[in-house]
Amino acid sequence: MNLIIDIGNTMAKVALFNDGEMVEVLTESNQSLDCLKALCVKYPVNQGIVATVIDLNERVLADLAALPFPLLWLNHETPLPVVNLYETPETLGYDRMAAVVGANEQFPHRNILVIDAGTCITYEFIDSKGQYHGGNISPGMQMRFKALRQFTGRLPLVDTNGRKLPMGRDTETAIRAGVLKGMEYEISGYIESMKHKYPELLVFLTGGDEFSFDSSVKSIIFADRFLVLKGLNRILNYNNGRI
Ligand SMILES: Nc1ncnc2c1ncn2[C@@H]1O[C@H](COP(=O)(O)OP(=O)(O)O)[C@@H](O)[C@H]1O
Ligand SMILES: CC(C)(COP(=O)(O)O)[C@@H](O)C(=O)NCCC(=O)O
Ligand SMILES: [K+]
Repeated sequence: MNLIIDIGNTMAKVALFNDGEMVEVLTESNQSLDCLKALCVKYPVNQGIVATVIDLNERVLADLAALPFPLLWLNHETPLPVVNLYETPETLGYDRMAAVVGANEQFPHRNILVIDAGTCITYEFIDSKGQYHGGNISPGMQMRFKALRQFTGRLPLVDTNGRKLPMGRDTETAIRAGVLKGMEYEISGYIESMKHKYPELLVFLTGGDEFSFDSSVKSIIFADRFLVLKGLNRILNYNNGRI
């Protein structure tokens, strides 16, 4: 079985895959990977992959080093089943690459926009020939809420829970609608503009943040919370025998 570890800026995601099937997934702090030991007792793991977009602390590094099977550390030199046209592959986030690999596995001959709503929102384009062209990075939901408080004198910290109006009627609803509608319009704007160029475009949405869309956009989106983990599993299998 494969152990898959995706360490993001907010959360670490850990999953077990058996022959392409995800059998268990856990979300935990990116400062401690306490679930590892128990998972390795529970499942017969043969190999693992780790992708991180942060510098890991000593404790996490020690836990990973203690794993009793080969571990592939995803980096810009890792062979991939897609072509990477990013001009600076050495600075590309590994979670972004993995999400693209996961989407391309499901639809190898299609043009795909992959949207990952986590700490940041990332937008990736991979074409029907399996070439990754790059994409964009914008602030994620929590970052937007926190930035409004941090960079103003009067705005409170608001979150998604509470009254949702199309247009705010007080400070709290104005901030909530501003953040949520802003993300919704940003995402639907990308989809609409890319669909002009690629009418058959497929759209994947992944990441920890869930939010609502108007139904016309929603109908064409594949929501797959585990796209990065699936992509990492594919990369690990692609590199089978090389670690
Ligand atoms: N169980 C959960 N624990 C923590 N965050 C969660 C959970 N469910 C949803 N979220 C949301 O998911 C976001 C993290 O998404 P994720 O894709 O894991 O980010 P990253 O990959 O950047 O660490 C958090 O900011 C939070 O809003
Ligand atoms: C863009 C990101 C911060 C997104 O991280 P996440 O929201 O998944 O935690 C991460 O992929 C990253 O650090 N990228 C490096 C820069 C780049 O991809 O070009
Ligand atoms: K992201």
